[in-house]
Amino acid sequence: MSTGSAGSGVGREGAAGAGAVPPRVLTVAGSDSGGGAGIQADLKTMLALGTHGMSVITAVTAQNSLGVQGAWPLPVEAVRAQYRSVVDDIGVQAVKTGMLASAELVEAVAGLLAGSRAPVVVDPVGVSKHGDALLAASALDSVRTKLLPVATVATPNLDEVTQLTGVRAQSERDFRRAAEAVLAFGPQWVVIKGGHLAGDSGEAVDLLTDGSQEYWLRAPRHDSRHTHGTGCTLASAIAAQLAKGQPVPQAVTAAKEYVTGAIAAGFSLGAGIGPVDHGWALGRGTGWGTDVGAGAASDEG
Ligand SMILES: Nc1ncnc2c1ncn2[C@@H]1O[C@H](COP(=O)(O)OP(=O)(O)OP(=O)(O)O)[C@@H](O)[C@H]1O
Ligand SMILES: Cc1ncc(CO)c(N)n1
Repeated sequence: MSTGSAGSGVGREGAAGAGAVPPRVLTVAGSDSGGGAGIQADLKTMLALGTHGMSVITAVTAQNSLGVQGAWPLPVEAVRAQYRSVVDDIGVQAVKTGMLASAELVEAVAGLLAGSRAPVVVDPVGVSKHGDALLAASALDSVRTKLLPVATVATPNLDEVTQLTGVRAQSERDFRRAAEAVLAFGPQWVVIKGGHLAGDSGEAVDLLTDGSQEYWLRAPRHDSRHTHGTGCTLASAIAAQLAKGQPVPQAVTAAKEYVTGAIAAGFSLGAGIGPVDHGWALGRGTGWGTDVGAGAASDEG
């Protein structure tokens, strides 16, 4: 087994010049009305990383900094039609999946992606940061047997690893075992995300592996409350970098750098968990990370 670190390259390098066709990335995910996670986080990430983002919406959620107030999956037919519209005309160079809500939608999306030549990043979203279910328990088996096998890269967090495999990782020492358990379902690569690991190392550690190569991705852990959308942001950043032609280790390393910067610049909105700042790498610096205080969202009544 080889270990190492891949070179990075976050930012807009590789973006198309005037008149050229930009790298095109598709997110297949749920809408977050609060703008911090889901489709909205994905499209902002794709723009920030110099790609053209497109969307297949699988479900609409009513969501804000306090939690998910409601969720409405779309009919399978509407999901299939969005996918065909985008792929048959515009074309995609990478795909990311997020919230898929039901077994029916997981199976339909997996069926569409089975025929994809573009790399596929699967974020097997289970619950929101507040613990609200975004995937029916009855869909887990379809994720294991239909969706994970078509993934180029799967990006489960530690709770999703437990749900999918039964492995309960309690420290970095367990990450390799967790990765092997996920890889057994068929993705080419897996990123075990350590964001939820309580520890005093001061680091947020992820493991990227295909079962033979192994990359430990370490970044400073930011003591920020405003982490809404971290998982969506990492997965869509990986997809954006893959669409620009980077190999998986470089794509994931650059995506980790991008999400770390976005968390460092996260800001307060509403009375709960605020979003990460997707615009941090655009060069102008939003400066929203300086706490604007809870209640800012009440401006419009
Ligand atoms: N406080 C933090 N500081 C720095 N990096 C973090 C922090 N929290 C999470 N990360 C990193 O953010 C990325 C997403 O990991 P995380 O475990 O939060 O995903 P997630 O639980 O799927 O997110 P979400 O709740 O949005 O679904 C990983 O690279 C992780 O290491
Ligand atoms: C729509 C949506 N997708 C994913 C997440 C992940 O947290 C979320 N909160 N909302």
